[in-house]
Amino acid sequence: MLQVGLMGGTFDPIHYGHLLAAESAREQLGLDEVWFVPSHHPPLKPHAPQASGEQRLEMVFRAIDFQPHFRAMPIELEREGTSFTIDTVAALREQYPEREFAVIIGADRVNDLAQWHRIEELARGVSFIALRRPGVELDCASLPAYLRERLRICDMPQMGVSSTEIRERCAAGRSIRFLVPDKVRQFILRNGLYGA
Ligand SMILES: Nc1ncnc2c1ncn2[C@@H]1O[C@H](COP(=O)(O)OP(=O)(O)OP(=O)(O)O)[C@@H](O)[C@H]1O
Ligand SMILES: O=C(O)c1ccc[n+]([C@@H]2O[C@H](COP(=O)([O-])O)[C@@H](O)[C@H]2O)c1
Repeated sequence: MLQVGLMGGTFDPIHYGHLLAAESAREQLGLDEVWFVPSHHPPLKPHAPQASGEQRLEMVFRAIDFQPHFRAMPIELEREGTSFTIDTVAALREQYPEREFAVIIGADRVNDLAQWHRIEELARGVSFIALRRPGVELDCASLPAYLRERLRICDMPQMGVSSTEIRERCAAGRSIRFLVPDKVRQFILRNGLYGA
């Protein structure tokens, strides 16, 4: 079975924290590939994405560029509605029966994992790979046992960058160089995203 990590996110915009998380998981857990899955409507975010789905997908394409192990998967943008991971995994397992999926998440998402839609069912079909994030406590002890058993923690050089910070920097006319790949930065500037 080929091992695939699913790196879901709002990617508004994608940044080096996402890319380093994906690469760290791929390398340490021996994944064959990581698929980047931009959400249409992220279930637990308090606000809708600022950039359109099309723009966020284009930034993902530009960020992963020609990396041989990375792939963009617009399945949630095509499905529309709320982007529940259980629906994505069900569709992907049907479409790719010869692959085994692991869901890659940062510490903030680990802490609300028990609240995800149909989480017990989701946990029967996938494992989870967790990455620490500066400023966010990774609280695995308070997860139910069935989730703790399915979750592996992976190390990564800690990066405090967030999409919120990138958007705020754009709005303030500040530099986002070296926080996002240059092709993403150029796309943001050319399209005046986030007030840039
Ligand atoms: N710097 C980072 N280090 C580790 N994981 C990260 C980092 N940034 C994001 N992630 C993880 O990547 C996934 C997608 O994140 P998302 O697209 O919401 O980015 P974000 O930076 O958290 O966005 P926002 O600031 O808009 O909330 C989540 O699982 C999140 O925890
Ligand atoms: O399925 C759920 O209930 C669920 C709840 C919260 C987050 N997710 C997924 O987790 C990924 C990261 O979410 P976010 O909000 O940090 O961009 C993204 O793929 C979301 O669809 C999924």
